[in-house]
Amino acid sequence: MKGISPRRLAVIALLVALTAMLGYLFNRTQATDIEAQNRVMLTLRELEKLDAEWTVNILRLHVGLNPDYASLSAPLPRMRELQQQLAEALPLSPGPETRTAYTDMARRLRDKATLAEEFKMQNSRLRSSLSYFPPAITALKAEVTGIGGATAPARTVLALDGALNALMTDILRYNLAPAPELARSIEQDIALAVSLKGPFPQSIRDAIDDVAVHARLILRHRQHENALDARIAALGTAAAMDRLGRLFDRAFDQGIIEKQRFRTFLFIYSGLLLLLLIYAARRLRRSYTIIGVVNRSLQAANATLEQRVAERTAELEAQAEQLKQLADHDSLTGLINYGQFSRLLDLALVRAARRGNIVVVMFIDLDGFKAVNDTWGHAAGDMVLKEVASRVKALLRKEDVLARLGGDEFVILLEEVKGREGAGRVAQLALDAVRGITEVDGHLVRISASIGIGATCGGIVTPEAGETLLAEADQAMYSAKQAGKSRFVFSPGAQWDSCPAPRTAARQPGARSG
Ligand SMILES: Nc1nc2c(ncn2[C@@H]2O[C@H](COP(=O)(O)OP(=O)(O)OP(=O)(O)O)[C@@H](O)[C@H]2O)c(=O)[nH]1
Repeated sequence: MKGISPRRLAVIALLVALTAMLGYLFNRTQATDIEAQNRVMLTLRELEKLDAEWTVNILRLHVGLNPDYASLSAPLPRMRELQQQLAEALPLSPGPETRTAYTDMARRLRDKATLAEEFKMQNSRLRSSLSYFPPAITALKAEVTGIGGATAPARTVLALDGALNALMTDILRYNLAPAPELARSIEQDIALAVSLKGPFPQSIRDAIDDVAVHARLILRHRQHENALDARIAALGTAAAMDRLGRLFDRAFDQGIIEKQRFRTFLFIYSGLLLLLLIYAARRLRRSYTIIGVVNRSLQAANATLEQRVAERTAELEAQAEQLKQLADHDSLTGLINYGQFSRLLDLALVRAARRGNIVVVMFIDLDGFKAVNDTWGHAAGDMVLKEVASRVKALLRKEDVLARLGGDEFVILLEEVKGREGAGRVAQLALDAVRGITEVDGHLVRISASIGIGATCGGIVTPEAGETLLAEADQAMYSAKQAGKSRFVFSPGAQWDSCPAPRTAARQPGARSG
């Protein structure tokens, strides 16, 4: 089957097999139909009873009682009906034995019916002769000893009378208990009677012949009937029924024993299934536990990962900030560097162009700094640079910008300064701050600064406007140097009033002091 793994297929097959097994065992333990079994036994009992009555009727006829031949075949329809019911119940007893016993019983009953018919014919002939015989002998005797015997010698009359008496006695005895010696005696009695009939009239002679015929019929029919009776008895129908009953009984008992056995199997199998279920449940529970542990580990790992990502992100952000700091700032003084200053200057110029305010740039170059380096070493020079940065920064407003361009060069950016005087005041304060540095690291130093001041009021901003303004301030600083240092000089191109016409091009630096 496509899409189903072999493992799942095996599990499905196992479940089907287990269910089928359960169904099979359950089916084998289903309760026996006790009523059906009882019906079989009752049918058999009734059949046995009818058979016994049948036999009794035959025996009654045999001993000369109740010459009712109809009663002989009366139970046969019911017996056939009962046999049919037994045949239908045969599946209740599995195996061939019961069926064979049933067939044997049915055959014996059929044979018995045939023999019973023969018996009936035989018995009716015998009865006819037996009912004829006693009155015929009595009548013959009366005739012989009466008028009929008047012409015969008295000795012959007496002999014939005795022979007839003997014949009568022997016949009756033979009828009760046929024996070969009695048969011989009867033949002798007949022969004697026939031999003595000569002197008697024809009627007596005929009567003697009739009596002889009937005596012989009784002899033959009694013998025949007894043989039939013996054959009927030898059929043993009752024993056959009894055997069939025992086989049914045994089959029913075996069925109960088998069901008990399968109940035990079912019990054991249910126990095994329960164990299997417990095993599966434990495995499921273990799987859930493992899944829970893995889940928790994953959550922990995830949390750790998230924490590490957050830490790493923070590190990267710090590094980026550091890089930005390094890129934008001077590592010695912490002031912004030239690049960042240029960007801020450009922005300030854009703002100034829009608002019409003044942007001032003061280029600061220290005086006598080389001497500090040369006298007290580079470290002392560094300390001076840091001190300058710190002191100048301290005197500026928060929105003012101080940058270190490199070496001993600094630059101040001011926006919205109150004219030339305002710018001059700031420059003077810066000069004083630098001059105020007289000692670093225990060494006496003497430094000052030269400041060049450029200013513009915005207008049209060109890409070079910032550089131009810085160059003007630089040029002014140069002028301050030339003028004797430790002072500030205004750039000649500095604009202090409200903006005139927009500036369209950078001016060449001039060398005028202000
Ligand atoms: N300690 C230190 N010295 C520096 C640094 N950068 C540049 N310098 C030195 O600063 C000095 C600057 O030279 P100058 O400007 O000619 O020195 P000065 O004595 O101020 O001369 P004037 O400007 O003419 O007054 C040089 O000797 C450089 O080697 C720095 O970061 N630290």
